[in-house]
Amino acid sequence: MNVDGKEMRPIWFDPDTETVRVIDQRWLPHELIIKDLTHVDEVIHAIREMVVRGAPLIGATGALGVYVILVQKGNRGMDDAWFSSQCDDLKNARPTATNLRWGVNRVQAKVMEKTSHETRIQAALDESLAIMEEEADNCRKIGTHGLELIRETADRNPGRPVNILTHCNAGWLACIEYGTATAPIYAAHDAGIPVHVWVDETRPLNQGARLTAWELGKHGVPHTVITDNAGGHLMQHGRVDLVIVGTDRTTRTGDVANKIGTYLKALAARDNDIPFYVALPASTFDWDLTDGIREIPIEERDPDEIRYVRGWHDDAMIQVRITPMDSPAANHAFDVTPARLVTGFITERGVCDASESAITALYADRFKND
Ligand SMILES: CSC[C@@H](O)[C@@H](O)C(=O)COP(=O)(O)O
Repeated sequence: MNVDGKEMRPIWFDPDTETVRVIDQRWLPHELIIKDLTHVDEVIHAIREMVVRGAPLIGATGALGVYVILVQKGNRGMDDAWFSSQCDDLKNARPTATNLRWGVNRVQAKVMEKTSHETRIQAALDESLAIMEEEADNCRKIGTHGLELIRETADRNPGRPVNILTHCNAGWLACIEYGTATAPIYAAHDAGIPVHVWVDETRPLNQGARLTAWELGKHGVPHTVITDNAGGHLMQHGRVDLVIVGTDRTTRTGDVANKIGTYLKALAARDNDIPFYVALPASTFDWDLTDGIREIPIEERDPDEIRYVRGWHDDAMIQVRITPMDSPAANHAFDVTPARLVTGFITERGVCDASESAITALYADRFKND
């Protein structure tokens, strides 16, 4: 995406220095800081501390992390058990987004097809770069398919923008390009369809207020940041036409894990007859799971993310405490929206209903040999 005249991705491989480079998202929108990831511990730290975040992006970071493991090992030969345990550490950096395991597993399998250290390094790099290009293309296609939903909504409501509510950041910062939930929005805006986005602030780390608002602003998309609890009120007053969110893991039966608070938006959307769409690439489906509420692991993060708020003051990042010193806090990072509350999925292959039969029909080739 274009940031102040420069094409940027949230992660890239710099061939001159042979390093993996990422935008440090903890500093946005105040500063654009680039970080090099040269050791697997730095990759794990980047994923865990949310230097990089968002399901497709942590999948790509995990994939490149396998390359980093091999480069860091140098030419000293590689013990397969050591390699496998390093890959496991990478996969366990965050538990909910299935893309992380998917990305690491895919590169790990390619590496194990090779025998020499050099060919393994090359295989890891080639496969992770291929993943990044595929994910960028998937998001572009999600945009093309989702655009039609927005166009239909615009045609039914001439003379005013289509109001879309989104939660957290499922934009290009969370992916490689375009985003998942934002891809249809960017496509509609670029096609001249008037859109306006309600951006949930997304406590506690404010990915909506900090990242989605920044992205949309850079692209010139009209938007308004709202509190996490405002969506229901806006829906009751006819001010939301569509909800589009991303997901960190979706079962083959259509249950959706996404940033905490997504479920409440889905309930409010159902109560107000507003379509609730989830945008995702194939890498975010967990084909093994059928019961999202029971089976998807929900990350619990440091309660201090709730007790303290970070902001920018006089050119410096500051942190202030908002809870009483002795009040415990619990930081559940995701929730699960059951398939029955989802109107449909916007995927790289098209739009489908949130049912096992529709999902497995869309990805029938995936199930051919099951
Ligand atoms: C395109 S991404 C979909 C999700 O990854 C996104 O909505 C989200 O919940 C991200 O959570 P985060 O905790 O910021 O990694």
